[in-house]
Amino acid sequence: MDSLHLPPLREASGNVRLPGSKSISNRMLLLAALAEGSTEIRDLLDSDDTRVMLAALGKVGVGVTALGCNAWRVEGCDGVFPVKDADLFMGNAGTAIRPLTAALALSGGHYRLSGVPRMHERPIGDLVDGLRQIGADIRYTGKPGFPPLAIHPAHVKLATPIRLRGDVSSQFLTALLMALPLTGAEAVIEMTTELISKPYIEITLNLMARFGVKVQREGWQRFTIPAAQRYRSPGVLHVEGDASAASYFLAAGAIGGGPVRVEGVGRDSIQGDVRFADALKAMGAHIAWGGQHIEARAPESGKLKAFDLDLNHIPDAAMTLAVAALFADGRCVLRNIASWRVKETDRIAAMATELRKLGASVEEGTDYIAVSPAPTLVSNAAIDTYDDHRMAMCFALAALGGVPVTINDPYCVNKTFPDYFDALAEITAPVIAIDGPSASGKGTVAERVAAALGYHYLDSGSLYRLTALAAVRAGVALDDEVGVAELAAGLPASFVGGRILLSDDDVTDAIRTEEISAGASKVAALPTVRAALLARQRAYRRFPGLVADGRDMASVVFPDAAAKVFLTASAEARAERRYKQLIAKGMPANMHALLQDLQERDARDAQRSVAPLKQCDDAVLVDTTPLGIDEAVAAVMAIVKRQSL
Ligand SMILES: O=C(O)C1=C[C@@H](OP(=O)(O)O)[C@@H](O)[C@H](O)C1
Ligand SMILES: C=C(OP(=O)(O)O)C(=O)O
Repeated sequence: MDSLHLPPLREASGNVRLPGSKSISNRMLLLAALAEGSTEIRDLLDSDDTRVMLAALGKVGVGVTALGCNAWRVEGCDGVFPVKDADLFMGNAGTAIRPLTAALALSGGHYRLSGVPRMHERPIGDLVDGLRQIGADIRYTGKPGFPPLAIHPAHVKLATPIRLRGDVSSQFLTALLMALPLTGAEAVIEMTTELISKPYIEITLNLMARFGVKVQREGWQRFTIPAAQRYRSPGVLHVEGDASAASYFLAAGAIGGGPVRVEGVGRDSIQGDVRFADALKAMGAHIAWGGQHIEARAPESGKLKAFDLDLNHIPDAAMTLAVAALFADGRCVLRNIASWRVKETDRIAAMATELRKLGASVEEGTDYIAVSPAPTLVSNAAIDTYDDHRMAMCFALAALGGVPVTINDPYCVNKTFPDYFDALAEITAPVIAIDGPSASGKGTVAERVAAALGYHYLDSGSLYRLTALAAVRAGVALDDEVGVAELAAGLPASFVGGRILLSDDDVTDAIRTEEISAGASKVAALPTVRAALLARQRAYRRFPGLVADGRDMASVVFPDAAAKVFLTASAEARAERRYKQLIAKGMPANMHALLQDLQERDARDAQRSVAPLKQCDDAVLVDTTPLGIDEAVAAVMAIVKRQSL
């Protein structure tokens, strides 16, 4: 079994760009497939749940083309799927199997739908009952009430309202609403029970309207789709960031200090899960809203407040609150969440079992869970994830309690967020920033400290060297700021087993020549080049931690680094080290010229307008003039230990 060992995390801050919303992505794909005309969908979620939808649409004859950067073109089939016989695998995607079942049942073909074993335990009976009322021919090929299903051509009639239960999943109503316009007749749906997860119906109605189909509704009781409406492509659409995924990062900000900003959803979102931010606010967190972003910070006291909330409107994000409850000042109650029992796993049972491993007392009911946190979290808990992406994602937050946590089977996050742990690391993984002038020995020290801690290592200077080399090779002048920045933004660089590659070319030695060293110092003075390399440097922040060396690691790139070191030595000592290195390599060297060159470079680095080399107030000075390399490493390790890393 794969496991991810998370280190104790001390704080969370930074920005996260969210992947596209799962609920919006799969709805847009189906609506675009059923529409007349071609639709370009931008920022589609790339994950297991959308891949099964894309594959299924392809199999029933819909043209789907990847345009790159998560943009897709869907050639609408104007309500008639071209392929009339297909086997479709739906994984564990509720947003794929339920709406497709309804659309295929009205499509006059032979289709067989199946999924992973858990999908065959997730109910679909209420939807099948609703579709059978209008004559659809759907048969259970496994257990009655559950997938797998076989669909056959049928004569569909809409004489009377469809009576539908809404208390198990709102996806059944979503499925009927999206499919019924295919009949061309007026269709009425009457709910026979309370409807759960209502905001997901708002998403459905909103997106149907964008494709030109209006639904009239009387409260949450009765929905009427007027006759003769057809889906028409709106042209280009954009998927907003996933609000359920936002919950993990917002909670991280509320627990781990913050501020953490999620980009891609905000005040203007059509997803109900943005209301998770209100629940965090009720816990005392500071929340700031923008049109396209939300930001969360911990309360001044550092302690979150206990809550007792009905969370029926945000069933997915509510799981994050159950883990946030570990950090509250008392017993927290999550109510009206019975649907948790029929999702990727029995989430009430799974949540109770795993929260107890962290020391919480948990009371579990048919439709609620109450969490009483322990004063301190249990260290080294091994969390089982039950093939449920949200179990893996929300339990990773427990490490913010300053304890190591193991997440078993972490790749279940692929269902909706394949890069989740990288995104979380970018705002939480510990960073040791080592800055200093040229030839201070910071590279060697940083590499050895990284090896001793088992951390990743970023030699940020090499990115500037690579940029200079790429510019020289491409014939771009080193003072052509825009040209060099463009190269920096798309640098085809990779670091493989101690070697540095530019495309497929090993340039480990080529970037160390005096010409490229001087060139690197020149391009590093260009603000646009520095900006172009910023995100790339931050992406090196990974679990279990990062040692980064350079000139502005502590001041600009990782201002929230857990430990900051300014490593220096006198210019004479550094010139002498460089001299010995060159001689040892059998290269010509002149002590006087080397000293002069270093002094010039120091002056350029210290005087440049952007990110000049300077010791930050919160950095510890290590002067290596009298030290050998082992002593310098020991000095830095002592600083790191003081931060309990
Ligand atoms: O329609 C949707 O996009 C969804 C509806 C919700 O399910 P239920 O209606 O079953 O609660 C939610 O849990 C699911 O992740 C996505
Ligand atoms: C319940 C979920 O998924 P599905 O769309 O498969 O229902 C979920 O993502 O939490």
